Amino acid sequence: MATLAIDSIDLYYGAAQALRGVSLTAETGKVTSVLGRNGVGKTSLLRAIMGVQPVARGAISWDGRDLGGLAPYDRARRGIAYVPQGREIFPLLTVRENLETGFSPLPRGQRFVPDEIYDLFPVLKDMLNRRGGDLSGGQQQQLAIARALVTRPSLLVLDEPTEGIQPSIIKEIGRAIAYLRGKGDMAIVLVEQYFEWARDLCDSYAVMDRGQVVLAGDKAHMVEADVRRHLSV
Ligand SMILES: Nc1ncnc2c1ncn2[C@@H]1O[C@H](COP(=O)(O)OP(=O)(O)OP(=O)(O)O)[C@@H](O)[C@H]1O
Repeated sequence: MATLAIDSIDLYYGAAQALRGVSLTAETGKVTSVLGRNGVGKTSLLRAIMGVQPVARGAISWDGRDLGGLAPYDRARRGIAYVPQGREIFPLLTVRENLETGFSPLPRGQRFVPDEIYDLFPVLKDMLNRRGGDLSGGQQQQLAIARALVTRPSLLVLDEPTEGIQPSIIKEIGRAIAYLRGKGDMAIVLVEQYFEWARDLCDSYAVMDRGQVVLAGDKAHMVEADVRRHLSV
């Protein structure tokens, strides 16, 4: 079992501090939900995990190895995959080509799309030759998750996968996350604003407010009113 250990990180954009002493852990076989309003630093936390934004202080390790100084590409090779906010599908590439962009961190023998991915998101199999830009928002979200899964991650981080998605597809995505959790070989960090959905899927949670983690713990000890206080505007 591997652990993502984030220890007291600070992150700045120029002079503006977006993260203040943020600590978080996530473990294999578990979903860790990170909740919070717009602009409290959730995406910045994920950028720090992926190495797309440097941290000024603190440390991040995955599976006992410090990620400090590693480029995003090297983190992907260590099994960390990212489903960005807004999905970032390549609109002019086909669904198949979008999936194949996930091959780059893989050794040659693993450069194929596992059937399991089409079992999770059958719509993608029917649309392999369609352009990414022609898919609905929900289909693009499924494609973004599938593309991340193509890299065979051991740590999957998702940034607001329900944002702007219709309820039936939110359910499908929830089922996929629950399935991946149940397989027991992946740690999942789920950034969300949709409280009930993130609560139902998670084992542990953290709530962020103004760049800090203000509440965290196991789901069993989650007090809804306390969490909601930090989610309402
Ligand atoms: N590239 C950037 N340059 C300057 N400031 C930024 C940049 N990206 C984010 N910020 C600021 O950092 C703070 C945290 O933003 P962040 O995107 O991490 O929050 P968030 O909780 O993910 O919000 P959202 O749900 O809207 O994505 C905000 O005040 C935001 O304005």
